[in-house]
Amino acid sequence: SVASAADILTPTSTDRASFLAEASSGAFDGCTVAYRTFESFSVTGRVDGELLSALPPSLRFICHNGAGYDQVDVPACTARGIRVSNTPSAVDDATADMAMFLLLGALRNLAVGMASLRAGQWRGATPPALGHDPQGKVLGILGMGGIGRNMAKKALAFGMKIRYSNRTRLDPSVEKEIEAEYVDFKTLLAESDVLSLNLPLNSNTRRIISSNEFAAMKKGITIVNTARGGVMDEAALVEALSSGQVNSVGLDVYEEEPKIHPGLLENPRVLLVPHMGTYTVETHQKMEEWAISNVAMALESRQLRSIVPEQSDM
Ligand SMILES: O=C(O)C(=O)CO
Repeated sequence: SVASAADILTPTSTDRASFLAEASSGAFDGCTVAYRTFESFSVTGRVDGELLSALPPSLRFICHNGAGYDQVDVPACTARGIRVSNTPSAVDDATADMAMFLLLGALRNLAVGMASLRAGQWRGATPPALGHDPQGKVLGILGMGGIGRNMAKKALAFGMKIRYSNRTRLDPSVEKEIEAEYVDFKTLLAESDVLSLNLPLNSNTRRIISSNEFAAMKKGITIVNTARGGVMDEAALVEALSSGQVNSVGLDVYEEEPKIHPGLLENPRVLLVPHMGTYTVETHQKMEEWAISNVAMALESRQLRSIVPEQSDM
């Protein structure tokens, strides 16, 4: 086990300033591998050049527990010879399940019904508008990695027609298996009844959905985001919802978690979940085991099981 193979140091800091001071004091000297979680962002902030400079030069690996690693400045790590790993595939089922929940809930206007019931008003003074069925609707998947493919299979069982857009087209045999049709980004926006965001956040994808993209969508679209809040312009989304261009939305992620745009909070057509896409016993276990297997490989053989794609030639 990792515990018998290495000494484990646990930082005691509770904010970025004290973490930088703790690191600079030599508390982690000699450390070769760092294990981190999504939640540790609230202590250390972004793993960027400043943070890396405070960490000891012995550090060679950062093993992140999560699929999305936008909290880590990978180029800054590469420049210092630090390799980074994530936990792909472990999150696929739970995240795609959450996306389906948000898809169904947003289509059915469940947010407003559930809120009025809890307020003791059954369906409310003004009952929610009638919802829509997924059957026969076009689901556009933006970003066809493990989560997108997993979701495609689940959406097929709900009778949806799957289209997708991705940097690279899938192998025809995979396309056939999940009955997904490859289209360009513009077509995806124009022809989807439901759009699901399943792409990583990076400099190429930040606010990839903004005013121009909302305007290019089919009127009355439903949007689901289980990826990262930063891939969509929240202020522009609030406007697109009030104009009716976007009919409803289901969100698990936000631009500045845990802050939520007030225009989203007050809109009954917005179904909101506090980043719980992978929040299950089984998936947390899978993610931890995957992340720790990276730690173990780094210690034993100076390799990583799942190095991030940007560093695949490192
Ligand atoms: O794995 C991820 O990227 C998540 O957001 C879950 O914490």
